[in-house]
Amino acid sequence: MEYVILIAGLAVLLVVAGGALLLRPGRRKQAPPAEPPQTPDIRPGGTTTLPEEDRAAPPAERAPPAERAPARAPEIEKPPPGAGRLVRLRARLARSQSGFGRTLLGLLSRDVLDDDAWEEIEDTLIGADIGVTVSRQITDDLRTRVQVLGTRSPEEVRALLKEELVKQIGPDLDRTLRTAPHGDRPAVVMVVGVNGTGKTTTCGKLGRVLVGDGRTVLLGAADTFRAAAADQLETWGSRVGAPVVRKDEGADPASVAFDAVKQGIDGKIDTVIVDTAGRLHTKTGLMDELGKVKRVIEKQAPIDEILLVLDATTGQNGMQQARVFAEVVNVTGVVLTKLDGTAKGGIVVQVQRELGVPVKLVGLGEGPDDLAPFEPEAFVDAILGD
Ligand SMILES: Nc1nc2c(ncn2[C@@H]2O[C@H](COP(=O)(O)OP(=O)(O)OP(=O)(O)O)[C@@H](O)[C@H]2O)c(=O)[nH]1
Repeated sequence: MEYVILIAGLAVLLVVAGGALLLRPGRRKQAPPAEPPQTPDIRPGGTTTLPEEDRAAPPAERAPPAERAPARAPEIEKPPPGAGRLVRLRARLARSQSGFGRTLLGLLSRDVLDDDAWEEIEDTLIGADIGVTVSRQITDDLRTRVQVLGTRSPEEVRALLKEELVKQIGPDLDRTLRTAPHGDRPAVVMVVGVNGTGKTTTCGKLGRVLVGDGRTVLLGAADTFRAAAADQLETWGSRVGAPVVRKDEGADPASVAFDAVKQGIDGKIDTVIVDTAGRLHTKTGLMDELGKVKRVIEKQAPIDEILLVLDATTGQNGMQQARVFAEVVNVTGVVLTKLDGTAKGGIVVQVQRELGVPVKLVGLGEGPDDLAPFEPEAFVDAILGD
């Protein structure tokens, strides 16, 4: 009997153990780490690159296409308006020009202003490219006024110097940029100057100034010597939604100018800006080409502005080139570029005197909005510091 009970007990134990083994949950297969979602690599410029495996797999096995990102329309920028730009860019000017301003203020504040001091003042003005005659005139004027004044406080010295410099720059010169349309007809601005002075850049930046002021603009790439100049203009234009008229490299610049103005008229554009080539070795060649461009434009519309672009860093060399351009076309305004890269801001005075044309715009850097309408007071304030 005891055997029977023992065997029965063992049997029960085996059944329980076997059941437990059978009922034990199996080890779950570990799930693979979730694959990062594969989205198409959308490159700037709109081309879409599929992930490697999608490209290798036959079409039937491909994953259903992920929802395509909508093609990105080029973003049209809204540049700041022209007014007040020089004040905003004052730090740029102060950085490049304040050395000359500080030196003058320091010299004028000396307790004793002897002949040597006055000579130093004159030399500092000449060193800033103001020109010898004007530098002498400023020095003489200052000398007389300081004598009349007797003692001088720093404020008085600053006010005297500011007055003299502003007077020489010509606060009353008409610096208005004639870019407003005439009824249905656009204003036409022709931009001339030696290559490398910043001519194409100026066309692009000026387009931005005008768009910032609420105008519609069309750019004409009549510098057909260099295809890159037209590409450059296209880039500028596309950023602000301004159309560009261009032709193949080597095409007749006059025909580009003609088409640009025609499209400007047909499209009721406010301002057409025509870039021209400056890489001409002889005065006759320059005269022939610019003369032709001018004539074909004027068959359709009068030219409102002929802007001469000058690089402020080139000093006397630049002045010589400027004279040639001024003889060839009737320049109505000067754009002085790269003033951020020279301490010789006095060139403003010299250019105006020599050419008899006001500086209307100044370039103060390579940034898209670093072109500003020129304002004598703001300019002198930047030179003299606060
Ligand atoms: N620092 C500085 N650089 C400027 C300024 N204006 C233009 N530049 C630079 O000057 C260089 C020449 O400018 P471009 O506009 O190509 O000169 P360009 O006279 O049109 O020459 P082409 O296109 O060959 O006719 C570029 O690198 C510009 O960024 C400025 O005000 N300050």
